[in-house]
Amino acid sequence: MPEPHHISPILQDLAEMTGHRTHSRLEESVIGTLLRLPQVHSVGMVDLLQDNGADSLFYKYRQVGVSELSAFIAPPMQRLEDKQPLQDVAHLRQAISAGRSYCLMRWRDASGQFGHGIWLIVWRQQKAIQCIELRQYESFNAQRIELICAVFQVYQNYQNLLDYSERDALTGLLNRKTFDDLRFQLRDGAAAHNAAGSMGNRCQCDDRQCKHAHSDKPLAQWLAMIDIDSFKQINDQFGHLYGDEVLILVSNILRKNFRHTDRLFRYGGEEFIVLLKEAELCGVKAILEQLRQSVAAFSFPQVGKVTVSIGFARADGVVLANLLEQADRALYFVKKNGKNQVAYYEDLLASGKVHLPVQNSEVDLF
Ligand SMILES: Nc1nc2c(ncn2[C@@H]2O[C@H](COP(=O)(O)OP(=O)(O)OP(=O)(O)O)[C@@H](O)[C@H]2O)c(=O)[nH]1
Repeated sequence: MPEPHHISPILQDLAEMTGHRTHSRLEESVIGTLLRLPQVHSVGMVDLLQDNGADSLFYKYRQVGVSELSAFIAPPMQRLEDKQPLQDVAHLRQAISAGRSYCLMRWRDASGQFGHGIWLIVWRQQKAIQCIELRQYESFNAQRIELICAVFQVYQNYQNLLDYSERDALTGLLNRKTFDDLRFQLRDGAAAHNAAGSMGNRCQCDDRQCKHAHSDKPLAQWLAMIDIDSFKQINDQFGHLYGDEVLILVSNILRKNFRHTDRLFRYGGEEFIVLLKEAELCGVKAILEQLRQSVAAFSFPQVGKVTVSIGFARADGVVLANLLEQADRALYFVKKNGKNQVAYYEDLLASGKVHLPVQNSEVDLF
């Protein structure tokens, strides 16, 4: 085997890229790899967003931390937090409509000089979800495009592999294992953060989603458990294939009703968990009530009408195990009291309909 210094830098970068086990690290790695190609001026990550079931797409530049390199230079006049309609970027919109994997573009720097760029489109389950934007001053030739696309292909292939292990095969939602991993990360992250904080250091944990280590903003404020009502009856009456279809269609309704910042898990057979970032209680109630109504209004092929029961709880100052238990208690209450409703744990507690569970400790893990 050759010594590392005999391997071309790009091969070394590719080897490093496929060694990562989280999406955020993989993103940093592909951006670093592209940035190190000769002549590259900047590389950025652009999220493609579709909020609350709206048909139109938006795009938004995102900061990606690449340690020693300045990972991203936003275009002039473009603030990172700005969300722009994709309608404004004809080239990219057309490429996405045509299902292409990249398109070329032009850009202009602050001094007015023109440059060339390429958008590499990331697809997940037939949906364009992100673009990697690469800029340089020189025009692209076929060889250059081939090289960039090859790096991008390795990234996409590896991302698909990561996705495969994180997602539920039937619904495409995040799976139970990913939820459990998150629980461990949060627990370990909190512990590492507490230790680092007490020493005045930054947390050293490996995942950028750990809020304790990398951000002051909480990961989620609410946890909702959603359970399809009388699902066994659906299976028994129509068969498992129709049951599976109900699971897929309910998952699609879930995706439409929540924002890209909320995280959706298939937690068990017909049970789903949503981590929501909504700030206000009334907002969460409205979103969950809207979800309940969307499912109830939908006509499921052959099966007809299906309903869901929802219980939710607030994350503040509650350990995840207790939070799950609180949401589950609220859900259980709905199941025992007519189903097809939304219940908030604190409301049930205040009205004496449920009682306090044993508290483990007062650590906010979200
Ligand atoms: N089709 C299908 N069924 C599943 C899957 N996973 C679990 N199930 C079924 O889901 C059913 C869940 O039934 P129960 O736990 O009794 O719940 P339920 O009938 O929804 O009753 P309530 O929750 O009280 O409304 C069981 O019959 C499981 O076999 C799956 O992936 N596909």
